[in-house]
Amino acid sequence: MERLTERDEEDGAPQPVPPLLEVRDLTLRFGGVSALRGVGFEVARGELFAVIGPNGAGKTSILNCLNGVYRPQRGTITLSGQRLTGRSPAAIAAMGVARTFQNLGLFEQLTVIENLMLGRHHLMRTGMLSGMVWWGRAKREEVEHRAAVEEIIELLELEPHRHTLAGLLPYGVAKRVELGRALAMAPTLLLLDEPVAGMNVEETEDMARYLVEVRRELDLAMILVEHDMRLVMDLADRVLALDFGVPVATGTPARIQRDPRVVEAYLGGAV
Ligand SMILES: Nc1ncnc2c1ncn2[C@@H]1O[C@H](COP(=O)(O)OP(=O)(O)OP(=O)(O)O)[C@@H](O)[C@H]1O
Repeated sequence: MERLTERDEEDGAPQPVPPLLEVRDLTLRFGGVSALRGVGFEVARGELFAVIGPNGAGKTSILNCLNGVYRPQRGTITLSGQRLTGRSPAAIAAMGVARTFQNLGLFEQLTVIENLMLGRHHLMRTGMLSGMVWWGRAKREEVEHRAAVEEIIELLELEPHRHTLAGLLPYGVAKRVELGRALAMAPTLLLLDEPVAGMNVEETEDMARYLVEVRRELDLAMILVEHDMRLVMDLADRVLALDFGVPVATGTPARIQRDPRVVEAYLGGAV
């Protein structure tokens, strides 16, 4: 990717916009198993980028490298020019990377609002103790966080469920609350790990609609890992196809669907 030079700035020449996320030569091994080999891609601001591939292709491993849970043996990941590789998951979350999980990760004994407020946790400046001392500031902060959470409730149409315990929610709604909790972190990059896994057709269509709304209303990029090819092809701007940890092709959904290597490897002419 071209970089701005001082001369460009002086000349006032049109400047290329650097990507939000740059992944270079990612290599991850578990003992003798190569989960990722030389994976590289870029994601632009506001882009919805999908990663596809058969079971074990390395899709979740990419997300785990991006959020710092796995440490790749080789390669670099940068977000807005800042290196993510080598940082802890908490530090990466604080830099604006949020994630939803394949299996629900909600606190079942807490209400929907409480789960969403937890998403704001790393943005809260006032701790418990200082909160007692600086009561006014803590109160103001809480009001701000509640307002941010209310916006998410409205966006994802969670009003009827706000005081329901997460453990009592229907599956499709619980997945939406999980999306909401990730959004509550005000991320610049949202990682979606199989957001429609286990959903019926109606729940899948609902989730697709909410993802479209999120894109329209919020300024963030998304990386979508998903087996549902229709969802991927309908929503993604670009798609990376992986096979055995190796990138096979990257391109628009239309191009990926026509790519003979991709069709051969995973789509089997199904789309
Ligand atoms: N923590 C781990 N320990 C050992 N091996 C792992 C670990 N995580 C992933 N792997 C291996 O790395 C490879 C890629 O796994 P990964 O879960 O990233 O694939 P995936 O494309 O997400 O698969 P699925 O579609 O089934 O979720 C697999 O061979 C897997 O067994």
